[in-house]
Amino acid sequence: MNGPRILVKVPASTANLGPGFDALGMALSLFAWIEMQAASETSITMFGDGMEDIPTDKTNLIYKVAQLVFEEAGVAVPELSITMYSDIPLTRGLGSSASAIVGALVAANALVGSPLTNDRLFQIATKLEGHPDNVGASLFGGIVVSAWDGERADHVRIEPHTSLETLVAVPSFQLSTEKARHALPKTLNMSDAVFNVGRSSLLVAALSAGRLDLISTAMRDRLHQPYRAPLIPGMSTILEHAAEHGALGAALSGAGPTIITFVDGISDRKKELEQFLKDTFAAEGIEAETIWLQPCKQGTQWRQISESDETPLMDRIRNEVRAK
Ligand SMILES: Nc1ncnc2c1ncn2[C@@H]1O[C@H](COP(=O)(O)OP(=O)(O)O)[C@@H](O)[C@H]1O
Ligand SMILES: N[C@@H](CCOP(=O)(O)O)C(=O)O
Repeated sequence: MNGPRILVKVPASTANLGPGFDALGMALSLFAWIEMQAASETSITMFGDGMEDIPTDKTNLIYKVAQLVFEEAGVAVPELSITMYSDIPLTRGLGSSASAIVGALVAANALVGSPLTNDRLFQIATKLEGHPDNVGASLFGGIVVSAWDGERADHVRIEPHTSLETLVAVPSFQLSTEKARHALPKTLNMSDAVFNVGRSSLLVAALSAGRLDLISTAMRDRLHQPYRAPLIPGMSTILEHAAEHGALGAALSGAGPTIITFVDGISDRKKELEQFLKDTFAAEGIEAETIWLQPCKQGTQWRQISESDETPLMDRIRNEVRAK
């Protein structure tokens, strides 16, 4: 084969955290892996739940994003061998598209000797995704606060509090971010804008200062969740009552339909909260998988696979999971 083989591990992300629409994101301990190498002929293999519908020709997102990096770096790598395995559910509000974009950028950049800085990768990723929250979290890890003016994205990373855990409820239906963005109004009234500025600022300060007691009130939102609620039966009930079942706070994860609850790791009410989420969706006739996830402190990581290592990607992932 041709030159180095790169293996990238990208975390999932939850965006908005309630009030921080298009501004706040947190990386989660759920991952996608991408292997990339120059080849004599392009071959793309995608595996993982739902990945069979993703195109495996040169229209593939990973392939196209990689070519953007090569173009900017001034090198030609027209044929690629790409393999991707993902545990991140597709189109559920856990940043699968951001993980694909960020993973492709980091893999392609590493393949040609890392000519682009992480900041440059962040700028490209933000433009491709259309908002900086998911890509920032996947790239840098931890909690990422960002602002994008359509030209430049700036960010600050916050270390997640050591006892912060999350429980996500992932409904069995998909909801595309595009559809969920179409549900939003074009204008807002001043009092709702003021409400969100206050909550989002308070949330950032509370997360920075480790004030977990403020999270419940700080996670409230009037900017996007009320408009998206009709698309996700059960969501309003969960957001209103999760704190009564032991959650520190609750929000729609990204554009949904996944709901994320923040939980104190030492809470003895974890089972109760999990049951509440499942029961609330079940009452609406929706099956939902609950998953406990940690905030992921590491962003996207890559390493070069030795030329002689013939281990298939899936076995390599199993080994990584075992080594954790
Ligand atoms: N590995 C991938 N390769 C190509 N496209 C992908 C990949 N992962 C996700 N996507 C695209 O992103 C879409 C989901 O993005 P989106 O609606 O923003 O939801 P989310 O990012 O929350 O999962 C998928 O329907 C698919 O088109
Ligand atoms: N800020 C975006 C976040 C979309 O996240 P995703 O994980 O659903 O792609 C939005 O709320 O539209």
